[in-house]
Amino acid sequence: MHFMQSLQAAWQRHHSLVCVGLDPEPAKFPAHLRNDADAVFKFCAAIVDATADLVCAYKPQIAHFAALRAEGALERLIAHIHEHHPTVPVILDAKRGDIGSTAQHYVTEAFERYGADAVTINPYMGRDSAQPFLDRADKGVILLCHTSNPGAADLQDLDVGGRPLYQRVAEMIARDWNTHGNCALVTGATWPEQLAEVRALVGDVPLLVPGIGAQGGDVEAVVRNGRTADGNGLMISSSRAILYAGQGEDFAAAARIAAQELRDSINRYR
Ligand SMILES: O=C(O)c1cc(=O)[nH]c(=O)n1[C@@H]1O[C@H](COP(=O)(O)O)[C@@H](O)[C@H]1O
Repeated sequence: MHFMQSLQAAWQRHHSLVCVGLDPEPAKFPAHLRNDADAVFKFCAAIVDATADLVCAYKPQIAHFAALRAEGALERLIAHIHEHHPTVPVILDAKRGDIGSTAQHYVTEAFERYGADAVTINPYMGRDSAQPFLDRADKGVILLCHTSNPGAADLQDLDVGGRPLYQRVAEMIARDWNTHGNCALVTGATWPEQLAEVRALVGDVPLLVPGIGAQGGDVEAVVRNGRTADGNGLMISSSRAILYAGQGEDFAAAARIAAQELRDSINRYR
């Protein structure tokens, strides 16, 4: 199934706009996993198995695996999600972007090697750098627009011809790059006004919204400013606040409670 269809089906089936970010940090794992050679896979798979009916997507962050030489665990984790929870799409958070010939290798990495359904990319090198991803009509291409970090304003808010750059980016992607209907945009939860501006510019294009939980974004503001007319349109992503909600052997059950609380609080404002 194409990413956009699979995302829409997961929104409906699970009545959820929650995306769980899979960002393994072994120092935060429960004690019983710390000396386990396969801890990264076991930790993430347990979180997935405990939350799969509560989410619209999973988003493993590639650097968290690569830094640990755990790319193999990432491959197995994505295969595990596809096999056991086939209704939940997987977004590989890689924030790729390079000249077209190199970008083609990043496409192969994300979709062939890892089997992801969607990938995050950085559009600020321009259209040719995004084109190999855009050409994959079956896959989601999730482009940075207004990121969640404090420094987002340094460049993304710069005035370009009377409007901030991120608005031009949003408009250009929604109007010109999204010919296959496979684009989504990243807009951080920590910038709710900018989120509203982006929503006003892009129609029903889905928005990936990180910055809830550990980064302090406000759920109500995100939902009110970012939802589409049908109450969907958002992948509201949280990693640390869900993954590390518990420190004991029951960490997966604690993650489930945190994911359920986030889903319910989002649904109050839809
Ligand atoms: O593309 C992303 O996922 C992303 C974009 C952005 O603007 N801000 C942002 O925090 N992220 C990612 O989202 C996750 C946020 O993690 P938590 O703050 O623990 O929920 C990290 O993996 C970040 O790399």
